[in-house]
Amino acid sequence: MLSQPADNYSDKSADKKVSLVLFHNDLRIDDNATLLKAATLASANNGRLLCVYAQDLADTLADKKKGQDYSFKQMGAARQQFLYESLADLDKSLQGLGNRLLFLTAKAETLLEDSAAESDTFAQLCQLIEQQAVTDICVSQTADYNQNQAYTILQNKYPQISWHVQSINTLFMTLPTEELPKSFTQFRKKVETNHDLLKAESDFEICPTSKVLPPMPDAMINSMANSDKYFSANQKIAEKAQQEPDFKGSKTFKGGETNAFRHLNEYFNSDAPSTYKTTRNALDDWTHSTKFSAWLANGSLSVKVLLNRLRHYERDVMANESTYWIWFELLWREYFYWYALNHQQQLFWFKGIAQHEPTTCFDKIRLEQWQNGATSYPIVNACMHQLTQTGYMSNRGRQLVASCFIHELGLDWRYGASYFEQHLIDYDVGSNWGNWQYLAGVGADPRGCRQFNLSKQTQQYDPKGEFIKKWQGNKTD
Ligand SMILES: Cc1cc2nc3c(=O)[nH]c(=O)nc-3n(C[C@H](O)[C@H](O)[C@H](O)COP(=O)(O)OP(=O)(O)OC[C@H]3O[C@@H](n4cnc5c(N)ncnc54)[C@H](O)[C@@H]3O)c2cc1C
Repeated sequence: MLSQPADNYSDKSADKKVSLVLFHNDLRIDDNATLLKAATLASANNGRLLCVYAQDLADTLADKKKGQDYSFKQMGAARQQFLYESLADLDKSLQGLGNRLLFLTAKAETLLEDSAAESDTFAQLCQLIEQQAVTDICVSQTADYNQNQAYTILQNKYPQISWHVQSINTLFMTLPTEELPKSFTQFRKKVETNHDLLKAESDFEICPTSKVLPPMPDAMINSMANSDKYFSANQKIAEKAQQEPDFKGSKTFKGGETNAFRHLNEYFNSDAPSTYKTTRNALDDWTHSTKFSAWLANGSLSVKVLLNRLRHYERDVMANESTYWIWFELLWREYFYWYALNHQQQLFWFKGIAQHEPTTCFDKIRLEQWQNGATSYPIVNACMHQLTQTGYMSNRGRQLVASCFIHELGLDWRYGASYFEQHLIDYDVGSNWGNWQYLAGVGADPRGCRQFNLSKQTQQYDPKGEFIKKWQGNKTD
């Protein structure tokens, strides 16, 4: 439980600030300029700080639902578990700094069995803002169109509140080229030849970490002492975060900044970075690719911190084609971040950024076969079982199942992208929808459309059928 802060904070000062950090894909303390900004604003005049995570904030907004009947609503179990672990870890860290995380969710009843029906997340957030007389809201820049819509609605509803947006999930403060190049290769070349930041031998600049945070408003501290709904939810999240999922892999993902750092240390203290390029296409081995995606996606890990570790490895251990390739792949992530920001709702259009709609369509039976891993392609089925059970699939696997979805099954690519969104623990709006558009031939691929030969790919990546055997059924043992 949070102890009363030693500082002489008072809720009574007339001009005190109540700043609210609205966490989204920035679930960390380290290199978090958004949290620092909110803390600085609040501490300037003995103000108060609210740290809030509002799950599915944009889901209840009419704009999101409009035209998105391909969406799968409920978050998959593995993704939800990873999120709980991340939130529990963040709450623990905030507690160590003198604050707490308030968790708002429309699904409170699934966390708190005895709770009455809840209003939606957006309404809960509005209630909190009004009750606590919030003066400033701090958010991290996001490429998520729907989340940005929610921010705009909030801004319009509360014009008296000051908004502060920090860029913390990308390497660059603004688009690093004059305009977004049409292909990744053009983007990479421009960035690599023009950007001073990347030519430098030095590290990426990291934002200082807060050592202590201003406290929550008194009313919140009191309600926490009485274990009200916010903090009962925290308790439940902490309990759920303790549950060990039953995965077939010997090693798996565990959410939260603490685990992100643990993985960062393990990875760069191993030989794996120096062989990455030769192993990255494997279907199913923990060390064959970096496995940073999930922590990067929800912001438990800063991409700058990760790249600094890569640079240290290159300076102190070795630099080769493999270490360069980790950077290369992270540039794909950058590209799709700016792609999503640039194309906004076009990211979700059937015709994507192309001129014509694809000829594929919705078909319930074929969609369910794909989802359930019951197609006539064993490699695809195995990958789909892996996804629904663990929330992860290798990059090669994603390419194969997406190619099958579009070309062999002739399905509307948005259902596939939405199913990935539901299940992937590393779901990232730009990387997911951008890659699906790319494979469907309606995105940033100058070649138009990519189809993989599934039997050749099976021969190449699972010649002994071990991967297929491991993931052939729904059993978890
Ligand atoms: C259809 C499809 C959907 C995808 N959806 C997502 C998604 O929602 N979230 C996500 O993070 N990645 C997505 N990817 C990209 C890629 O598959 C994953 O980033 C990668 O498999 C994650 O494992 P890793 O961290 O071990 O990757 P590594 O191979 O170790 O790569 C290092 C990092 O580079 C980035 N990266 C690698 N490949 C790509 C790529 N093609 N596009 C963008 N970034 C990349 C990731 O941040 C990754 O962590 C998708 C790819 C496809 C084909």
